[in-house]
Amino acid sequence: MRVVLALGSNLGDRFDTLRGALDALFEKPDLTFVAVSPVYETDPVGGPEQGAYLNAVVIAESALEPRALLDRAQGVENAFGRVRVERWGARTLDIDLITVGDAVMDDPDLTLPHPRAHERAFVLVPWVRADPGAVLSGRRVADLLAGLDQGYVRPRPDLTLQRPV
Ligand SMILES: Nc1ncnc2c1ncn2[C@@H]1O[C@H](COP(=O)(O)OP(=O)(O)OP(=O)(O)O)[C@@H](O)[C@H]1O
Ligand SMILES: Nc1nc2c(c(=O)[nH]1)N=C(CO)CN2
Repeated sequence: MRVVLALGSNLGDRFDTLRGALDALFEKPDLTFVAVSPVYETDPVGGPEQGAYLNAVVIAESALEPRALLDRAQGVENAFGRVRVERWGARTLDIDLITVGDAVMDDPDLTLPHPRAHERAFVLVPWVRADPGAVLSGRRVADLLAGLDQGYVRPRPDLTLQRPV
């Protein structure tokens, strides 16, 4: 199944964190790297006043169940010392599952597709760069983006994530 993950960091050495998280996600062979987006610097959306984020999207192939993928993502978040202070507050690393194949679920600890992805240019802009044909709940991501403000999502061509080794 195709898996789309969104990475964000707005505390500490943000790029170093994204780089380390990407490597850690693919440490085991049950997740196969497909593509990674460019890195974007984005103004924070929602939550308290906080610093700008670096955001990127990673695409993978995996046979893991959605819940196992969430465990993997949360394990990597914890390994990078994420401190959860308040909802939507600053964090060293946030990894969201955006889609897992065609899975649709609405459990308290896992909602798929991610319930806010469709309105988040900081997810959709990198996603469409990693996969120009991307589709979210039957709608082309490129079309979803046409209705969103993207001005706060700025490319950082000086920061490039490499395919994990
Ligand atoms: N698709 C999903 N991806 C990641 N976490 C999810 C998803 N659906 C539900 N969750 C749950 O959301 C909980 C809170 O996540 P988190 O604290 O990262 O929220 P947030 O990043 O502040 O906000 P947002 O959910 O809007 O991105 C996680 O513990 C997880 O169980
Ligand atoms: N720009 C930006 N804003 C956010 C982000 C994020 O990754 N980037 N993540 C949030 C909670 O997941 C809330 N707000």
